[in-house]
Amino acid sequence: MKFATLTETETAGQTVLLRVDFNSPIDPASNTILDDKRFREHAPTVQALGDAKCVVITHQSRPQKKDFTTLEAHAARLERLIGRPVTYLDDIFGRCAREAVAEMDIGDVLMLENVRFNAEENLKMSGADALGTHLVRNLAQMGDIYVNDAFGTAHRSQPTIVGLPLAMPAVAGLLMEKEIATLSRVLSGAPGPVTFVLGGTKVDDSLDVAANVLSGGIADRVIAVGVVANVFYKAQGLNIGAPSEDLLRKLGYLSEVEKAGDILAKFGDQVILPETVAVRDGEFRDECPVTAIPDLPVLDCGLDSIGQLTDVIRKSGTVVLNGPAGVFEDSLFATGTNEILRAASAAEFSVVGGGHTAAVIESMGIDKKFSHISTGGGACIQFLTGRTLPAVEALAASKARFW
Ligand SMILES: Nc1ncnc2c1ncn2[C@@H]1O[C@H](COP(=O)(O)OP(=O)(O)O)[C@@H](O)[C@H]1O
Ligand SMILES: O=C(OP(=O)(O)O)[C@H](O)COP(=O)(O)O
Repeated sequence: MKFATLTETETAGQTVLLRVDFNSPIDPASNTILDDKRFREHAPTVQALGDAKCVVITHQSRPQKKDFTTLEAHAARLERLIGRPVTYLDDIFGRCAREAVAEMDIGDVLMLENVRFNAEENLKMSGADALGTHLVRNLAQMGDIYVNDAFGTAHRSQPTIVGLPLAMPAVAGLLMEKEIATLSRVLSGAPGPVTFVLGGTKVDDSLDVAANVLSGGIADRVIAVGVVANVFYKAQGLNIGAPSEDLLRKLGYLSEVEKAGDILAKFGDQVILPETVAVRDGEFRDECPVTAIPDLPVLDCGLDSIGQLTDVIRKSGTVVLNGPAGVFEDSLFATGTNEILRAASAAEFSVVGGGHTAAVIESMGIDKKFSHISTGGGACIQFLTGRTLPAVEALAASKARFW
């Protein structure tokens, strides 16, 4: 590996800044964490720092989203999982945070406030620019060594990911190291045909990945479902109905329609879209062809299409899947997500990413059937396009600079 790892690094007695990705599905009404997979996956890294002072940095969601919230519940969940006290602090690098870190003892675990409460963390920038941010300059003063374990955020060029490793000696945590080692094996010999299934709501990431894996010959075909499919329908000139159109506008994805059109123009016969969808009509699920979507929200693939898509998936040697096929939280619209996941789990090689997706798999009890369930969604699929992730690049630069 081109970067240094925690496994080979002595941290005893040091103050360690540990960046994790505890971004998890949350019930915004009660602030309850609905799935703690990422906590369970990061716990060994926190435990490995038992002889250090461990300052945990994480984000939860993004500004404007309903689940963009404070981290009290996250600290409590980590405390329960590791069986050691975890102190939550409603500050990131202000005086309160700096004093609390200065007073830590060996073995203490302190969780700082949601790092995306600081506006700088929400900006995309190079490592060099990130070095100059208040966030990086102040955080770097608070620790001796930086451990990046946040594989789920490894595809973001944001200050704590790309700037901190240039400001202080940085190593990859145990989860980061495991994810990269496992996913590297996928790239070096996946059985064909290779099908990517892209769903959920992160349309921009998914279109990038679709364009990349098709142009690079990594995927033989891409199935688009969820909100991603709606953008392709619009690119085909179809009417997706006012509610789904409004959702695209609200998420800022209307501008992605042109990109979807380009993908269809170049790789149209390799992009597979559901031909029917399910919409909500009051309390009911209605089915309709994509050529006649009424002004009702599109919330799942249609039942006929689910059969067609799962046939394609069953004939694939490798399935890489990210994002649910519909609003699975409502059982009326969970069929597409559940059936597609069931079909994917039967593939010879199956890799899945995405917090929501992983949570559905666990709730279905089919997690053991997948070859690998990554803690990253966008990070996992971007890694599988063969591009170097910004976090990995920054860790490599840190090794060259400090070790
Ligand atoms: N057609 C749709 N309309 C609205 N929301 C959808 C649709 N399909 C899927 N979703 C929503 O996508 C969300 C998950 O998306 P995302 O965060 O991208 O997935 P992951 O965490 O697995 O990467 C779920 O909350 C689900 O309700
Ligand atoms: O959950 C995450 O991404 P994912 O849903 O693609 O796995 C990461 O925490 C990154 O979050 P972001 O997509 O808001 O930058």
